[in-house]
Amino acid sequence: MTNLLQGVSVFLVGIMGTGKTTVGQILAQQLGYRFFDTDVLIERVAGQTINEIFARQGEERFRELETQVLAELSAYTKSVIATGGGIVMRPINWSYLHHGLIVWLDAPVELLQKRLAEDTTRPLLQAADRAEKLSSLLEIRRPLYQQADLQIAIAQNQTPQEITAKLIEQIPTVLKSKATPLEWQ
Ligand SMILES: Nc1ncnc2c1ncn2[C@@H]1O[C@H](COP(=O)(O)OP(=O)(O)O)[C@@H](O)[C@H]1O
Ligand SMILES: O=C(O)C1=C[C@@H](OP(=O)(O)O)[C@@H](O)[C@H](O)C1
Ligand SMILES: [Mg+2]
Repeated sequence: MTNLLQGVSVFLVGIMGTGKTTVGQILAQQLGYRFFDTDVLIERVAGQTINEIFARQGEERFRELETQVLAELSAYTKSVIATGGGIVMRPINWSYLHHGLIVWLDAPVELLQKRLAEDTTRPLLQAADRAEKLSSLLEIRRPLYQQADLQIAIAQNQTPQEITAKLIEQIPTVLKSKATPLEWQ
């Protein structure tokens, strides 16, 4: 399995609740890759939770930290990186994401809403109408997620293991252009 990607890292993108953090850990295990989550690293760098960063320093500061963490991770090979849903918003971040294979986990809003109904850790979702907030974020971000190398559509009741298996199955279809640079090393 390790040879499948020839060391190329995988960046998981997609809106909050699609399962980037959950699927990313399983994928890393199956590929024999390291696993990183940009949100976890941001919290470590800042010494604060995501909620605290948003409340005390604002979203813009969070986005700066996100870019900083992503820049450092982009230098690594053999890694699965679960990103935060908003990482696609800054054009500079794409220059880092393109160091690896970019996979969009795409799930319907109804599913996200169910999963995140009780969530308190995502500051952008602490709105009165979560479904409305998720829909409007998705509307803005969908054209950006569509720029990923691979789209994985997620259906109701699919387990993280099933989603990971589907992702691994799809990798060879998009691998060639991404894997070529490493073959030169
Ligand atoms: N395939 C799945 N089936 C059921 N629940 C899931 C699945 N994937 C993720 N979850 C749950 O949905 C919530 C959001 O998942 P998470 O991995 O944190 O998403 P993201 O990192 O994309 O925001 C978590 O509570 C997680 O346990
Ligand atoms: O969509 C967003 O802008 C955000 C998504 C979150 O990560 P997940 O996508 O892992 O929930 C986290 O980075 C932060 O709350 C902002
Ligand atoms: Mg996450």
